[in-house]
Amino acid sequence: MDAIVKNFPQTNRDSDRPSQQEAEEAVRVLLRWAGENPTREGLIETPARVVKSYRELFSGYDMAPEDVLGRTFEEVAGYDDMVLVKDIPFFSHCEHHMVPIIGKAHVAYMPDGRVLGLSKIARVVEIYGRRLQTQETMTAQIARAIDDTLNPRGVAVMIEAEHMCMAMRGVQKQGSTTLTTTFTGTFKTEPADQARFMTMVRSR
Ligand SMILES: Nc1nc2c(ncn2[C@@H]2O[C@H](COP(=O)(O)OP(=O)(O)OP(=O)(O)O)[C@@H](O)[C@H]2O)c(=O)[nH]1
Ligand SMILES: [Zn+2]
Repeated sequence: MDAIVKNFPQTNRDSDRPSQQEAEEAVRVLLRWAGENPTREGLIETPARVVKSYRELFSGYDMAPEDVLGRTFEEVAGYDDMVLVKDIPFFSHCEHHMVPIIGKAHVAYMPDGRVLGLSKIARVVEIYGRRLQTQETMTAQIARAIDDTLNPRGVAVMIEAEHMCMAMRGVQKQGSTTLTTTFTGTFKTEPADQARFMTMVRSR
């Protein structure tokens, strides 16, 4: 339970959730506010579609990392070197403007007797990506979730992403990339491990 609370600092899982109807009404208000007529034919079903779409885009609030990271496997042959899953694509939304963040995550860990199903690493990226985020928070949350559940010798997470709030609006700088990293354990204390992670992420 503690781990769940720690990993859900910004969520409001079940309490005070507005109904589907209330959410659809909010979309109608925004449509009217933007200058549209929500009763015209093309827009009649739009509020329901938007809410359905948001349900999917923000489905990360309904998932806990423990649900996917709970199952680990004993590494019987003694493999204890880096496991890196790189170029995991994700879409998130920034918490300031609610517009997309489009990027890739690179996630590595040093096993300490147990390994994770590889897909579970990508699922953790999904869980945190499908929420309102800052890139820094998302990077740290992925690292912490793996650290807390697997107890490996170290975790390294790098995210590279483009923020649509910087491209489509505001400062309007298309194509700039933001890089964030979180290192724990051996990736933090051993410069050689950190350097190897960087080299492996960069190698094509
Ligand atoms: N640190 C961080 N900042 C982000 C992230 N996503 C968006 N931002 C920034 O959040 C900031 C919000 O700044 P504000 O001045 O409050 O909002 P704003 O007037 O819309 O700012 P502009 O985008 O500069 O027009 C902007 O500088 C965004 O670029 C993120 O993941 N991490
Ligand atoms: Zn933003």
